[in-house]
Amino acid sequence: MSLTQPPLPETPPFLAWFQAHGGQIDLAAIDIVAFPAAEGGRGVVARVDIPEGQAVFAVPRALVLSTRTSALRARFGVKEWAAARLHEGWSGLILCMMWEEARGGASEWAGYFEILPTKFDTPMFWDAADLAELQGTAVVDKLGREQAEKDYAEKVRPAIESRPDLFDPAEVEARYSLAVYHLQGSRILSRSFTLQKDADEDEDEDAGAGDTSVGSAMDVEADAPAPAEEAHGEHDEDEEGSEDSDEEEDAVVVAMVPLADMLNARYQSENVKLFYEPECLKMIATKPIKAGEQIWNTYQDLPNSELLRGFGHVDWLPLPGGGHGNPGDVAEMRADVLVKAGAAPADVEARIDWWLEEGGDDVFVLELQEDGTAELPEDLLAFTQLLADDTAWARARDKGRMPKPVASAPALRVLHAALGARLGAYATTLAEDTARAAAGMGEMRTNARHALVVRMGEKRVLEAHRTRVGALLSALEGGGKRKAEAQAGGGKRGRR
Ligand SMILES: C[S@@+](CC[C@H](N)C(=O)[O-])C[C@H]1O[C@@H](n2cnc3c(N)ncnc32)[C@H](O)[C@@H]1O
Repeated sequence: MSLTQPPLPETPPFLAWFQAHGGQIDLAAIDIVAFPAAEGGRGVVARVDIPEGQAVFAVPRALVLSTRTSALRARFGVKEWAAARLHEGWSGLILCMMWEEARGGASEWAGYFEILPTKFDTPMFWDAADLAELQGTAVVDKLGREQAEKDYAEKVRPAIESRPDLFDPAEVEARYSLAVYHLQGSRILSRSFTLQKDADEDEDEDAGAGDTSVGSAMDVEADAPAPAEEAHGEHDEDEEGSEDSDEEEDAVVVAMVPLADMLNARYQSENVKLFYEPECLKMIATKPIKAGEQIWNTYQDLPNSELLRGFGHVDWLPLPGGGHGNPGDVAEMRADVLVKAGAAPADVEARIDWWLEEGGDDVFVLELQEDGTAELPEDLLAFTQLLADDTAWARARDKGRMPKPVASAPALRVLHAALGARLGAYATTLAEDTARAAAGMGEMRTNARHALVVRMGEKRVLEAHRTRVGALLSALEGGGKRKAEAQAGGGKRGRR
């Protein structure tokens, strides 16, 4: 990256706004520039060597945009806000963002809205043909479009129409439409942080429900040097109306943090973190950064399926076992695929109900070791034993304990068939996708390229697991029962 890179046209007005509102930034040390698309596009660069521990900028709390800092909730009425269920999920923050943006220059955040994206490459906005390229992937069932539309129709639109004094009826189509709701939701999904609420904040006004969305990708922790994490990632913008108001979720608020959200991320590249201080949020170097290097945040090293769903990009990096992709890729195996893969026992429903009651999950996450090989997750092995081995099921039920994660021959046969079924759910094979990628991805349309990369990552994980299961089965069938069971290894419970 050249140190003499010209500033982007939007940078000076944004930085002027940021500094005029108390934001601190050393412009001799960092700048906002355009990196190549594969490195995140617009991002933040170090202009000088930055030592570990140095703050690169600070964002005053008043500049953070949330349902707590926007005046809308108080103007709407705190009780009325809760009665309209705007305190649940992200719909309240989306409404605040629509309202603040509609206020134009009168909004505290006018300078911030100028730099927010107006277009997204996330599958939420793909047409049916592009979505078909994602067939078989974990992205398809997680778009959350229907739930977001339900929230808009049932909560947000009625709230807007109930207060013409706040939401100008002449502006509803331009400023408060479903399309604008999706746009603001996508901004939150790809740029928000999860912050802890101030200790002195009044919880009563929400009738105890609090802001319940957690898991936008970057969370912030209290008291430097504890890091703040990003908030995107895990949840759909709708948050299913989150009725869960347990203490942990009540303690956090999802918020937009100007400038902090201009940092890109790449698998295990982070060199700064956001730290929580009483008056401000500070972005602090967690390792020495050389002049000219990009300043990277973390989006939690998500797999490509989640990066694409939440952010609209994928990581394409050299892999330990050769080839390219995202070392953090995973593949999901649903319980119903395992059930269909074997000769399901007559009491299969009882077994599954028992598993769920015991706290087991109905989706298993497969991931690879650092060297690119597969270990079978313990929870997957235990569940498959429950299905495939009557003795293991009887013992588990009688003792009230999950079955041991044993790689028995019946369980391995079910797993092998299930992995085959999972691989068969894609429209193409890994070999075909690999050949397509090798032919050159530069000419491909962005969505098709992203879908190809997501499919390849999942299939790589599935194939490595199928190879592992096949090897264990061969060892068992060759008489090496003990050896195979010992070799199965049992990876830890997978991530979700
Ligand atoms: C939190 S913002 C980061 C700043 C953003 N580039 C901007 O122009 O404001 C997240 C967005 O940046 C882009 N991005 C971040 N990291 C990326 C990467 N490694 N490759 C490609 N795009 C990336 C994606 O568009 C993502 O939705």
